[in-house]
Amino acid sequence: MVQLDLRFANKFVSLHEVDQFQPVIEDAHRRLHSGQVPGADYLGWLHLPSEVIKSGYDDLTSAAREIRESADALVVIGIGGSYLGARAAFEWMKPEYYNQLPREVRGGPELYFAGNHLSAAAQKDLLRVLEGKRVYLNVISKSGTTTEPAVAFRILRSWLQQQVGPDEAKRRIYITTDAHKGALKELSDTEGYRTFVVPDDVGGRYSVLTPVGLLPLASVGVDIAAMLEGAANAEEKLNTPELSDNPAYQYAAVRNALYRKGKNTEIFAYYEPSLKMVAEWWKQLFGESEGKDHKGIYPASVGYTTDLHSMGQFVQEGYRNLFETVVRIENPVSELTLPSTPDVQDGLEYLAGKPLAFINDQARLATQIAHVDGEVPNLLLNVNDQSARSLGELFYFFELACAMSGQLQGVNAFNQPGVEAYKINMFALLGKPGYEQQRRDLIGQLEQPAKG
Ligand SMILES: O=P(O)(O)OC[C@H]1O[C@](O)(CO)[C@@H](O)[C@@H]1O
Repeated sequence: MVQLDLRFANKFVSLHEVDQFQPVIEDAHRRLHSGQVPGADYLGWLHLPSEVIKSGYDDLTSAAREIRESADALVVIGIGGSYLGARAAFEWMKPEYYNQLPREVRGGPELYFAGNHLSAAAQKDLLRVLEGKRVYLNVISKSGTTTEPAVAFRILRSWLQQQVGPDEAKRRIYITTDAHKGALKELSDTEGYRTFVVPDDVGGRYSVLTPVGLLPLASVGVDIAAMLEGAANAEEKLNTPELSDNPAYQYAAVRNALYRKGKNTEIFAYYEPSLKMVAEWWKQLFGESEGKDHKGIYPASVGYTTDLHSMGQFVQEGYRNLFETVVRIENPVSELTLPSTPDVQDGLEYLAGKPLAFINDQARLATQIAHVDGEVPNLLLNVNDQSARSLGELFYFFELACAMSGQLQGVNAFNQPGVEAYKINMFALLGKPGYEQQRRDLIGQLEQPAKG
């Protein structure tokens, strides 16, 4: 199970400050489990792992097998919660240069992500890479109306149809969307695309253990059964309101105790580059859940030791509103030892024979001590290894911690009304039918002479 080590936070938060959350957590736990919290329509993730295991997912496995056997490349089209979880797990599980490995080594298709931006350059680069390959598409959008994936799908679908004709293109498209509504659902029904469902009661950022994450991951050979088992284990172990037995609730309590002392920016720090997208997933989870009512802890991330040479100065000595949450892999995947080269004067011979993992972990320890000295509280989350099972545990751990943290902050942790503001302006500026008045207002606003 994920372990929370508070030795680098004790200086900043004392035990009684954490313990005072116990009665509130007990009540929030009861309300979470009885569906009496704001946003209660979106609590499907709470027992999702055990329920998915119980109900089975054979149809998903057989679709994944077909993609795995037939595709040279799978393009996952989605944004936010409809892509971050799959990408986080892909990068956690697979080698950094997975797409460049020979197919026999990969055992499945190359994997690309599209529809998570509106950049023509990036989209064109992708089309160039896909040229000549047998391409499958998995379009993922719970609402089925999100602009970025819709734009990418239109471009990739036309491209695929040109390559292989409309009938074969249709066979190579899988849609993951709402069971009943949305433009993507309607399109799937008219075109006859094969579809998977995002459950009604699971919001985007909590959806990695639904077909949203499971289909692409199974298609590249990630052991989704192990990931679900890990998550189900966390679901069971963390189903207790007792703070002393529940590291997810401890994490929620400590970050809120720090927030009340003015630490309003949390930096997710990792020492394995393969955790970069887990940090991005975590940022959406906490950012969209807590950042509302003009409150919230701002979630940021750094990849160390890389970023010690860019952000390290700020973390050590800059504005003191920070705390760090370090996610440490206790047993890293690879063994690599520094060779001995006594005749080369590079000043590194004292490290000869030392595993790189050891050097990296000493860097982690040194940094935590330094940052604590620099008045940055550090929380340490120990994860056993980089297996699918441990990732399943970690996903669930953060989901539960986030839901609890949202209760402690008194926000609805399951909606994201603020995201609409840019969408409305964008639709107005782009001239979407129905947005005529907003367009006139915006243009009027933009034509005002600048003040000052
Ligand atoms: O799956 P959809 O509906 O395309 O949404 C993608 C993402 O966009 C948001 O709705 C924000 O607009 C996120 O909450 C969500 O994860």
